[in-house]
Amino acid sequence: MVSSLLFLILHIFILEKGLVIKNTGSWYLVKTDEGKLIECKIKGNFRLKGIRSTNPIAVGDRVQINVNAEGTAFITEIEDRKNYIIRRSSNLSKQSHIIAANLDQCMLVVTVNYPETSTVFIDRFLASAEAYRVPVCLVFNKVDRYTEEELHYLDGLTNLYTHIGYPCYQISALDGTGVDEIKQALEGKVTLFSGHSGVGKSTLINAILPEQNIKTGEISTAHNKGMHTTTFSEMFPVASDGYIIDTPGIKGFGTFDMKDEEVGHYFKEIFEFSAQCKYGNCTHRHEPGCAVREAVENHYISESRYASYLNILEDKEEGKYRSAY
Ligand SMILES: Nc1nc2c(ncn2[C@@H]2O[C@H](COP(=O)(O)OP(=O)(O)OP(=O)(O)O)[C@@H](O)[C@H]2O)c(=O)[nH]1
Ligand SMILES: [Zn+2]
Repeated sequence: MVSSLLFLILHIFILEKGLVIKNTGSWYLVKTDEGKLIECKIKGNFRLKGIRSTNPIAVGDRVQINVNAEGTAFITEIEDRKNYIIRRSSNLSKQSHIIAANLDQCMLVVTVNYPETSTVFIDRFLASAEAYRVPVCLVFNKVDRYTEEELHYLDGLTNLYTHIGYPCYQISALDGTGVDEIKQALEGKVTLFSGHSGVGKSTLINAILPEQNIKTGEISTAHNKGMHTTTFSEMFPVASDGYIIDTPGIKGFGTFDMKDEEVGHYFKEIFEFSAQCKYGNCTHRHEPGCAVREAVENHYISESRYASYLNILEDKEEGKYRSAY
């Protein structure tokens, strides 16, 4: 009698919903909708169709958890993701690591100089973000250091990308110029920061989260050497239930395969004009009746964007595109 009662009590559990904010390997830290932090393990099969991932659940996932009377908690269900970014564990294996799920946006930190971020790099990043359906803002950092000429070029880039549909910010993480606008843009959103080494990501994130002092770059390189599968992401809270995702050692999005005629889908303005190309599978290189090339000639599409587009196509042919990401 007593034992069967005990059995009953042990099997009473509470169902809660929450957000995975940290992944430490075998444990996941879940912030419940009531605001509690609960360490959970996984129960059940969460394999995604078509992906063999080393971690079935990632930071940013919305999950349902069972908390039983012993205080142990299990993740039992995962909600459909609106997007996620992955990285292959190695070139040879088909295994992937899900870095983060349900991103609202990505802030790509770039610099006109010190170090220079090329438009090819920016455009490749934007194209892969489009493929992953993650909106991107461009954060031009180090405005305090630029010459007049560099500032002029910066304004040109800002015009170009704003016009295409990517919000741009001109900031100095060092002296604080524009940082408040970044903070505002982070409110209530889940945001991933990316960018070349040395552009000032850590400086910016530390300016936003002074109490956290996460020093993203430095930790990542030490932590990540040759251990591709043990990169654990973490989310740091910002205003209005927003989060910054720190992904140690991850500089870009995962690889993705696409056909030649698909590359243009990931350049918003090229895609727009391509509707008027004579051939449906136009790659906008030498085909007759190409509306995209005409738009480049008439300066409706910028030459630098078109050059980046061709750059991706050429790299694909040489098989380099995959390794670049
Ligand atoms: N002049 C100037 N220097 C900056 C600014 N932001 C960062 N820096 C400097 O740029 C250098 C690199 O900054 P980090 O924040 O470490 O760059 P990071 O992007 O995190 O680089 P990794 O850690 O390699 O990924 C440091 O010396 C910073 O002090 C800025 O707005 N203006
Ligand atoms: Zn065309």
